[in-house]
Amino acid sequence: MESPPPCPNTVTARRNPHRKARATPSSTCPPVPQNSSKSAAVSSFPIQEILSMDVPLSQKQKPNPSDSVVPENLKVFLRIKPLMPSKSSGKNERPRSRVKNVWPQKPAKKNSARDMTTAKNKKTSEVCIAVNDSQSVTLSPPLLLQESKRIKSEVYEGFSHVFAADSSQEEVYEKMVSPLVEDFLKGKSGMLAAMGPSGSGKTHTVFGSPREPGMLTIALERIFKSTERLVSGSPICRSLYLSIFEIRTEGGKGEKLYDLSPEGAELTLHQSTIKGLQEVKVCDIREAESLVAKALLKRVTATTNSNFQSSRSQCIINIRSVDCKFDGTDDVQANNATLSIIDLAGAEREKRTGNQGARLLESNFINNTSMVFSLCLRSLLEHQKNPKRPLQKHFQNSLLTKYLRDYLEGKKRMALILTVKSGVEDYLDTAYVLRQASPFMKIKFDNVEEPQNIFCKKRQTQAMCRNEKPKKMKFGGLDAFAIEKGSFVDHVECFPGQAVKSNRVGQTQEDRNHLILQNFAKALWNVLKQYNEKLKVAEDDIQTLRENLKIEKAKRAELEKEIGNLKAGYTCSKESLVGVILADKSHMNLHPSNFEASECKCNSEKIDFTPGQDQETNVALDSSTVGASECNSIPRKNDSAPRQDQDIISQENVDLYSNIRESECSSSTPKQCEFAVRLVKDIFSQVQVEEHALSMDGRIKVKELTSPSDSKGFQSVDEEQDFVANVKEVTSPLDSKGLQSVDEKQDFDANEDFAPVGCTVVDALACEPRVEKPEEVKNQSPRVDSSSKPKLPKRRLLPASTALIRDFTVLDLNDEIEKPK
Ligand SMILES: Nc1ncnc2c1ncn2[C@@H]1O[C@H](COP(=O)(O)OP(=O)(O)OP(=O)(O)O)[C@@H](O)[C@H]1O
Repeated sequence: MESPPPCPNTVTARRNPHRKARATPSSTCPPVPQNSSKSAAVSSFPIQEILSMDVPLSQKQKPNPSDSVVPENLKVFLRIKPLMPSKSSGKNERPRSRVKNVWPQKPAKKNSARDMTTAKNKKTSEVCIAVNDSQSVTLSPPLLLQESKRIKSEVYEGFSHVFAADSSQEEVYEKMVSPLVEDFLKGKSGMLAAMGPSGSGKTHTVFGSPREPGMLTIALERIFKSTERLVSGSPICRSLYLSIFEIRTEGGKGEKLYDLSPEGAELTLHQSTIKGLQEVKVCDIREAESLVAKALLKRVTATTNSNFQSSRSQCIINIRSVDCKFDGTDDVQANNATLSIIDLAGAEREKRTGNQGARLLESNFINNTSMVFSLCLRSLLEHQKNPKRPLQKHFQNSLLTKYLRDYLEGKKRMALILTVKSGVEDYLDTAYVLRQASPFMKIKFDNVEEPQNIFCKKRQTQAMCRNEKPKKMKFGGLDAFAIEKGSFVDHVECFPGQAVKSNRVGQTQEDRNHLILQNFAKALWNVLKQYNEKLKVAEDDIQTLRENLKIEKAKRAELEKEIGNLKAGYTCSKESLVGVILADKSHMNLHPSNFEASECKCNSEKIDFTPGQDQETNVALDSSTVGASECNSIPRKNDSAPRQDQDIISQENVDLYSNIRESECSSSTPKQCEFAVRLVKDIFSQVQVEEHALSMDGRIKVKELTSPSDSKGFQSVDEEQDFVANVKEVTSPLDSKGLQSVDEKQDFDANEDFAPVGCTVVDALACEPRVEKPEEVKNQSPRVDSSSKPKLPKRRLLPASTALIRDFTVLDLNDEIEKPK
């Protein structure tokens, strides 16, 4: 046989089990996110393989299909106590007439009290609760409350079963306790608690009477019957142990635990462990009944207004079974289960009971315990609804809840039976219980710890793994008691001649190995889950970054496209510019230096190339560009010599204009002349536009612009007028702007006066001859002749309005004429 692998020191197990059940890894394996095409290239972590790894289970822990963990709700039963006429219940209940009111009453009040008593007697037949079906009831308030406080009827549903007033003890047992007993016999622990107002029938339900045995008595009968059958036909030996104790208060000075067994004494509670509790081994039903009867005699009861024999303590009865199975070898397997039945003291309303003194203190204690019990269950319910909410430690506030901690935290299975009274006068008590306890039916027990084998507990396993020797263990409740009292040892001694090895009482080495692996797998599972979550977050980030990258790429492509378009436009305009110049150069016979200079100064930003334009437009564009580029230097000139007259036309353009006039207009055909004039018009109009844009007061001195035309050397005034007429006919700005009507032209003229931008060369050409006298033209002719010289004197325009310029033109010209002299 192979020696077991050394136990890893790093493996740890929770001392307390998780509150929520964790399904097996294979069943709860979260879907691994689908990797993208890129991430698929990366070798993925074999998470699926690890998670689907089958964790070996020990022989005893192999899941049985019938025992599969199914979330189970807390079973809440409702039992309605039958109506009992107050006077006829003389045996058990004190007559109502005996109720004493300690305070003196006014005569008027006495009368009203008498009336009330009469009314109450009438109401005895009225009920406040009606059974709808086996799972729901309707609670109806008395008419008085309905009218005064507008309280309406309420329906409470979802009970595991509602026992009507006429239901028998047997019926209650079959539906409520029998499943618990069956589970108990299979080795599952369980608890049944009866809660309700005082006098509602809790004690009657749990203990019953000689005529009507209660749940405890019937359960013991069934358990013993089952045990007898087992012993006769199978190698399983079952031993039953009974323990009864109560939690009470003495004069309201705190809670105390008392053992109700014949030799019982006061007990102490350490955490959830009761020390000193005697567990009596019972072999038959008689023995058990006798023990219970003796215990009930010891239980504290008192007479109150609500109940003739009211229980003043919380009574807990534990039945523990220990099953031992001899499997033919020397191996003995033990099975341990406990069935607890609790009869809580009934909550009391002070007004109703009229308790005083010690009774009142008892009432406070009873009500407090009842409230803490409910708070624990409510906290468990809220925690289960929202796991972020911590499970409140209300159990610390009473001994009963301390002892029942495992049940109240959902670690062990339990059931509740609510007992209520059906009379109209009990409406408030009944309503309080139903409102308080009916939500508890939503509590789930999905991680119930089954103490099938107390020696298979994790704590012990861990200790043995580390030290390889059994350690003294802490057991809660009856387990501890059993160990302390050595009852299990007694039980083992029931098999004389069987060599029971000490190490076999626990678990085998194989079991431990399996558990170690199981813990390791759990730890690994947790780590993998964390990594899986991180991976998801990282993948989301990557996806976001990818989308951002796509957007940036698209933006970049757009920008590149724009740059390409700009480059293409620039190149195209440049080529067309050169092409046009080359094409027209010979035709127009322009001076090449003009275009070279302007071409060199061409600024791509100022070129607005339109592919559909004809050559003529291109020429105009080119010329305008030339003009624009030339005009860029004007502001600087203004800065340097503000008083100096500024000429918006550079020397080159003047030359160009002169050349045109000389080479084309003077000797060519009228058509060529027109074209040249239009070209010049376009050039100068653009110059004006640019000048306006660059200078705040950049108004063109039209007179100056027209001067070259004046100096072109017309032979006569008639010739000049003809030329002007032709020019106007061909290049009239009104025509070029497409103005159709005379009104439009007038409007345009008016605008032209206020907008120097619109003032064109053609206006000047058209207007000036009307202003100038023939003598002045003659005087200017010598200057025009000088255009043939390499350099012409610069003429500059003052940055004044066109009207002013026009007025001053004559003077300027005279000055200019005088200057050479
Ligand atoms: N279903 C029932 N059928 C017949 N009698 C009942 C029923 N329930 C209760 N009784 C009777 O009502 C009386 C009060 O019942 P019981 O003592 O069980 O109330 P309780 O809830 O235990 O009160 P407390 O909390 O004060 O102990 C008893 O005499 C009991 O016999």
